[in-house]
Amino acid sequence: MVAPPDNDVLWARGLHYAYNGSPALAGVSVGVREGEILAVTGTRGSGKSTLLKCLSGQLLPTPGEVWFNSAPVHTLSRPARERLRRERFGWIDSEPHLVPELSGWENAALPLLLRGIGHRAAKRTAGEWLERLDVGDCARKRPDAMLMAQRQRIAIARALATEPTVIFADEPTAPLHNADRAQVLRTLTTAARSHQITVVIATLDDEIATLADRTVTLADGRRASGIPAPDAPGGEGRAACSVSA
Ligand SMILES: Nc1ncnc2c1ncn2[C@@H]1O[C@H](COP(=O)(O)OP(=O)(O)OP(=O)(O)O)[C@@H](O)[C@H]1O
Repeated sequence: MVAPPDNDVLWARGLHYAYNGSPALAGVSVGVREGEILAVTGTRGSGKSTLLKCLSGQLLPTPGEVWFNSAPVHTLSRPARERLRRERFGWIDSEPHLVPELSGWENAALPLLLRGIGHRAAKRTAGEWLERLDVGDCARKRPDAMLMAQRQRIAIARALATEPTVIFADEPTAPLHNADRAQVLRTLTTAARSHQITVVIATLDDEIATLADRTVTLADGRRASGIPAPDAPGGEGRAACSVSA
């Protein structure tokens, strides 16, 4: 097992994953640098979500390696991977999944409160993120009184509030109207950059090309372009995945 280069916060080699024998990833290798915004694109079913789930430790590649800050995620126990996700990673889904009984600020503050941060400090931090994401006026509203774009911004605030090392965003603009999509993407990437948060974002939005540092395209569970490297049989290898597009 060869440890990844120091300047990659996330590094994956030869990822394979199959659902009930049906392959979703077929040898994907990728490196993500600290503070980088990496877009993962590809047609529906190309493996974007599965790649994000493997990189974030939700799914275990079989076979394949995932390293986070030079620690092997693929050999961690399930509780250790859950702790890693809770403490170092953030996740933004294509649906906001807010708690309907809680207000905007309470939803955004939830991960802080779960970490034991005091009520007042959590409320202040959540409120600051809501302001940054232009949903300060939703702080006291319940999700059912918000527009979908506002709910999704609250979900983004919730992911950013803990200032995780890496945020994974799986088609975060999917539920939004065209007019809101680019703006939400811009808000997310600007906020992440201002706090040096690394972002891995799966999206079908063309707008991401202008906002991300680099784009990796998947097709049928593989990198759509790349130079095979000798150390990654079946994958694209380190050389290809670190070259900026
Ligand atoms: N839970 C699951 N059970 C069975 N097959 C699955 C499951 N999740 C994904 N797949 C299949 O794995 C392949 C890759 O799916 P994945 O969701 O990773 O791709 P995607 O590029 O994110 O697609 P989409 O844009 O539609 O979300 C597809 O063929 C999909 O049907």
